[in-house]
Amino acid sequence: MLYLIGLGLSSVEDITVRGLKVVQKCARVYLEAYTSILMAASKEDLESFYGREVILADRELVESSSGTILDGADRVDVAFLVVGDPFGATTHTDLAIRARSLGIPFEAIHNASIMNAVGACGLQLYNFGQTVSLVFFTDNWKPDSFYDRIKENRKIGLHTLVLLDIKVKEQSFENMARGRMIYEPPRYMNIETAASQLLEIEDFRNEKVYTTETPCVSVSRLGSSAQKFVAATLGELAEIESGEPLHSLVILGHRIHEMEIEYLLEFATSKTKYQRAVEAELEAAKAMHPPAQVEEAED
Ligand SMILES: C[S@@+](CC[C@H](N)C(=O)[O-])C[C@H]1O[C@@H](n2cnc3c(N)ncnc32)[C@H](O)[C@@H]1O
Repeated sequence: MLYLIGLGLSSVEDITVRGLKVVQKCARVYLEAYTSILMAASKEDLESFYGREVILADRELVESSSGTILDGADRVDVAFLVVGDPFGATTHTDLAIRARSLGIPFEAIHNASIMNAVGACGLQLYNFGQTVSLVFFTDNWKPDSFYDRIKENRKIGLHTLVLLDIKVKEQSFENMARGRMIYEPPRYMNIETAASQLLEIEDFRNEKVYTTETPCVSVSRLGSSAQKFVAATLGELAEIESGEPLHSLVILGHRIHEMEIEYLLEFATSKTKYQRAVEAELEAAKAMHPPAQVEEAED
């Protein structure tokens, strides 16, 4: 049996009781180590907590050599650990499909994910639209498909969760070209880079999907003891120091409820300024979609 087990967001102890019991009985235990990180625990911490060896699974192993992970999983139990929830990243559906095609039974043991714990900032999960991912730009590679998704969400007033790029075990172009297995230090996108990149694409596309004045909230190290939210405009977030990873950012939609605003104001850099930015957002939405006129019935 292949078990896809969510580890939760931060500490070794965030694994569920059922997840822990399964890990302890598995023949092999892999830790997916490239879509997210367990902020308050290393591989060694996990090994001593589980009393088991943990094998790091990088992108290459999971996406190109998944046969190694699935080897013998029709006869013995294999655990594949994912930070957050196993289905909180698009990647792992692929592993489940491959197991299914090989006739290997699999089971998911769920846990908290950024996709639902983000509700801790005060925004209702029901009011979120499509989630988007933002990758590190290079001088000549600035993919902007996220812009259209944000546009769709904002048109119908929904919030957008923006997940930020993580680069682990990446090779420089030079090392790759020379076939040298030398890897760059890990990089995690911070809020200031994310906000600047979002604004760079708005400058380029110029469809006024959002501006420096759009109200947002940054979500840093969610679920850890250093968790932090900052409610500010996108322009202000481009100037802050967000600190240690991990980070996500939410762009507010105009269907925001009063209670969401009240909760968010607690995290505002300036309550007055933030309130004004939200009001401007609501006014602009009203101007774009005026309430339908009710025609007077004639007798
Ligand atoms: C590809 S997603 C993987 C999600 C993970 N499987 C889960 O279910 O939470 C990774 C991205 O989610 C965001 N993220 C994950 N955990 C976070 C946390 N605790 N605080 C803030 N952002 C987080 C970061 O932007 C990170 O780069």
